[in-house]
Amino acid sequence: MAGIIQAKGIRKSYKYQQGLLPIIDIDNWSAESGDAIALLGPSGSGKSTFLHLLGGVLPVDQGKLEVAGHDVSAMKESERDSYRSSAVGYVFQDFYLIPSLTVKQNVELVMPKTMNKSERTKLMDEWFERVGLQDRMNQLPSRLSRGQQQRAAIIRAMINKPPIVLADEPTGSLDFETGSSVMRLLLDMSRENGSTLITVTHDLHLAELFPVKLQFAEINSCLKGQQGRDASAALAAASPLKAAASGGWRS
Ligand SMILES: Nc1ncnc2c1ncn2[C@@H]1O[C@H](COP(=O)(O)OP(=O)(O)OP(=O)(O)O)[C@@H](O)[C@H]1O
Repeated sequence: MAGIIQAKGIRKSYKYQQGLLPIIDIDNWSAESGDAIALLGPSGSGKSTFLHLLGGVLPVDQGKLEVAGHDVSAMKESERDSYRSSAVGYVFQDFYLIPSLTVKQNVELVMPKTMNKSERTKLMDEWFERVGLQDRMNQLPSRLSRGQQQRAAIIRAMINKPPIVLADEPTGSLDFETGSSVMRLLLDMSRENGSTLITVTHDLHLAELFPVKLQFAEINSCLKGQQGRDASAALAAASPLKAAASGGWRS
């Protein structure tokens, strides 16, 4: 199956002082179903904004954006909300687990109301065991390590098997070893679910785990120029070994 994401002529600007600051200008880009893409680029280049467009958090200003059979660019805000809850799994750098709920309750919140209690419990038991958190599922997030919290957040993003998973620097607040195992889990789960995964990362060593590495400057015309070329050159020059030795390259 081809073209699970198709972006044609999409543009996004933010209000800036008296005018508009163009952030995204993508002429033509698509991703195949099941792709696992590391999205790379300098800080401030619009990577999070791009994820927000794909996830329907923000509306595009112009152009056509189709994701998993949905014309996201034609949706009203309420339609984007329901698209996001049915078709998109989001993983954030800071997890965003609700602190007053156990990690199991955090996951249960996103599960379909049509599923009965015993089905929900069985499914959650399987997933928590899969990520090695079966003994922790009834604890509050604050009782878990950061890596464990991210594992729970990954379950929340993926338990409904969304066709698209968007991860915005999912290892950005973890040490290298923990981040590496979290990134592998994200990749394995996406593969098992058949989801298309787009992950923003500044860590070139972890980016090497992904079959596709995409420099944002290659598709975003707003970045044509020095910034993008520097980032591409840095990517080409940095071997995983060098990146690991330096603690991971950051743009
Ligand atoms: N809500 C907003 N209003 C105005 N400007 C914004 C808004 N959100 C982001 N920006 C600006 O848009 C640009 C792109 O931001 P974005 O967060 O998408 O970049 P990024 O590539 O994800 O950066 P980083 O790697 O540092 O997270 C930045 O210059 C940022 O300051």
